[in-house]
Amino acid sequence: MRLTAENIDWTVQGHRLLNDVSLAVAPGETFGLIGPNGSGKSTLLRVLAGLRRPKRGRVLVDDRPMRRMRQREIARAIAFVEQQAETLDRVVVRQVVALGRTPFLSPLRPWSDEDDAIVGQALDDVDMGHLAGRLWHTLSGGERQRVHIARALAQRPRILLLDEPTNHLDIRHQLSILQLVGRLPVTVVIALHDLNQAMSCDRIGVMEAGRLVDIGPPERVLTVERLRRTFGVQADFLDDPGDQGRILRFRHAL
Ligand SMILES: Nc1ncnc2c1ncn2[C@@H]1O[C@H](COP(=O)(O)OP(=O)(O)OP(=O)(O)O)[C@@H](O)[C@H]1O
Repeated sequence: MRLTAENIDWTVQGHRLLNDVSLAVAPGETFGLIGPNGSGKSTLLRVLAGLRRPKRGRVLVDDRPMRRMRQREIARAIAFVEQQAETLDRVVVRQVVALGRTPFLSPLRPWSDEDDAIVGQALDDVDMGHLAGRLWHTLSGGERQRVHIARALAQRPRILLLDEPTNHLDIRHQLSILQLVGRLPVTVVIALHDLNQAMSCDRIGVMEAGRLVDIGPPERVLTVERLRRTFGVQADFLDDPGDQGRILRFRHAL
């Protein structure tokens, strides 16, 4: 599915958090959102997820304006993993992941073996199958994050929105989640602070004070000058002799 934002403005208490933001993410594309703290990445993701209605501008899912879609319809198409997602205390992991199936259930379409299989697969995808029976509140931060990702995967979305999905994860789970997301045949918008990880996105967008100031392939957008100007750091690119890839080496804050 294509996800399009057209001239989005979002203002709260006189602060303009999003300022004329436009982007179009192609079906199957992995689009990285980068930018310093407070630049508007989470706010934009919330608008794209349909949780915030923009004051000006519109979001389109394929060619349909989101404001004409019902919540359930949006939830069948789009899954969102928020940064500080909370959930009820007295539930076990499997129940949290099963919530991902809610948009597909109805009196005419009750819970089925297929839902069980989808939930089991989502748990395995994030390496949480062995903790399926554990109470939510006993989990570590990284385990909770993996459960939220599993809940989103169980939704079998066509569009997946991820707000810093790897920030609590150990390095093995960071890499496996990013590889998994990269392999999924869905449209992905992912906010990332790790700029080396952002380099493996198809395209990236740079947020700065509520504006999307550049969009393009990582190798064109992520320049030494951009890192100075937007992130306030001095950095260099090194060449990896193993695969000719480029690695960012951060020297110091400016
Ligand atoms: N309800 C609100 N009222 C006032 N300001 C807000 C509100 N919500 C967010 N902000 C401000 O909007 C700005 C953008 O926040 P947002 O969470 O979108 O940034 P971000 O790029 O995701 O940041 P981070 O990298 O720290 O997660 C921040 O300066 C934040 O303090």
